Amino acid sequence: MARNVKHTQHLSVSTDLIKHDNGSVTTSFGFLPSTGRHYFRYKRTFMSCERVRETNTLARSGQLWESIVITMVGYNKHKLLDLMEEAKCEAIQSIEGRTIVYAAMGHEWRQFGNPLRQRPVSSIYLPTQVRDRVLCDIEEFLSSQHWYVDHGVPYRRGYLFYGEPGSGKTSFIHALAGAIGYNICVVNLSEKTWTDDRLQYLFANCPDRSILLLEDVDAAFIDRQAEIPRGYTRADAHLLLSYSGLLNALDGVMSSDAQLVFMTTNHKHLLDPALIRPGRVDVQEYFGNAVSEQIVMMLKHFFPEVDDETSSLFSSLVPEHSLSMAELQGMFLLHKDNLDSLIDAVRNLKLGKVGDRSLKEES
Ligand SMILES: Nc1ncnc2c1ncn2[C@@H]1O[C@H](COP(=O)(O)OP(=O)(O)OP(=O)(O)O)[C@@H](O)[C@H]1O
Repeated sequence: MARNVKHTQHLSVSTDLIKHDNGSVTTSFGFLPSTGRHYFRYKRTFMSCERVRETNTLARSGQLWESIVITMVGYNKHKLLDLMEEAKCEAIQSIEGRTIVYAAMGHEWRQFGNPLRQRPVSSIYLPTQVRDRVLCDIEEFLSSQHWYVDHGVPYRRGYLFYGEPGSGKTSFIHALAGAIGYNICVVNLSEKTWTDDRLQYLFANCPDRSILLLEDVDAAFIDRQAEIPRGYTRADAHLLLSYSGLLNALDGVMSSDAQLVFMTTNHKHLLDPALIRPGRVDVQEYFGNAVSEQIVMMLKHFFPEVDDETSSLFSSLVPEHSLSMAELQGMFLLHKDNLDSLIDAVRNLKLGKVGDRSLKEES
């Protein structure tokens, strides 16, 4: 008489590697029904998967520790190993060439949406000097771990990208992350519910190989005590994020890898000098409205066959600094199939003096 043998495999590596009953594998808990036990069939064998979330043990990433136990009934335990191997391959494939964006949820970093397809650095049209300066700096930093360790300097580098809206600050950071194989932890400081403790905890527990990105960092300087967020009373006001809390959190950013911190702002003049002093911000780059080099790069990207004469005619129609790259991209998208109509549209633009950012297309 056949005996039922129960094989159990404990997965402590990654709880992301789950095979569903429909045969698909997911890399995110978001797709799993919930914690608890789930049943499915794999290679004609019934299996169960029990997902357990610890309530008080935190993993390195700051997330609560989770474990998955997969159990099957039968003799052939290789099916379990096959399942895990297959799941692992699919999980790796699904994030290969992609950047995971994490957002703060309570005291955890949680994956935000699906991993993003990496954008090549070459698709961000920046003045060559700006692009090369940043790329060289990162390259030099990533290859200098020994120097930092030997000199007792925290292995961390801070960048401030400031300037006009829609000039490519965020896009460039995403492209850089892809180029060096990092993910991104995004912090939006305009959220009113930040507290000193929460920020400090999250900064000190970024997932490995991730860039910490503080978007619109000037938002840190709003008067938080003036408007107490829901769920807080005036007595709690001292818990809310303070300026010194932000500085402490930044100084406590830790990682076993090189830690890169990026900040963006459209209002650099609002930033306190202490925030951007060397050690917190080592490199500052200005991102302005489109200059002819960028205009020509974008033109050649959308219309690779364009000749030099047309390129210079085109760039002469758009005064430097009169349009943001985002506005320019919008025009290219409107006329992406027809160079002549793009040129006509640009000719008809009523572009004001440098600094007048109004964009009006004549009908
Ligand atoms: N230099 C650029 N090269 C290529 N695309 C760009 C560039 N600048 C902006 N874009 C495009 O414009 C859009 C907005 O860009 P992005 O969000 O990176 O700008 P930003 O400077 O971070 O803006 P903000 O300061 O408003 O957050 C994106 O779709 C991006 O592709």
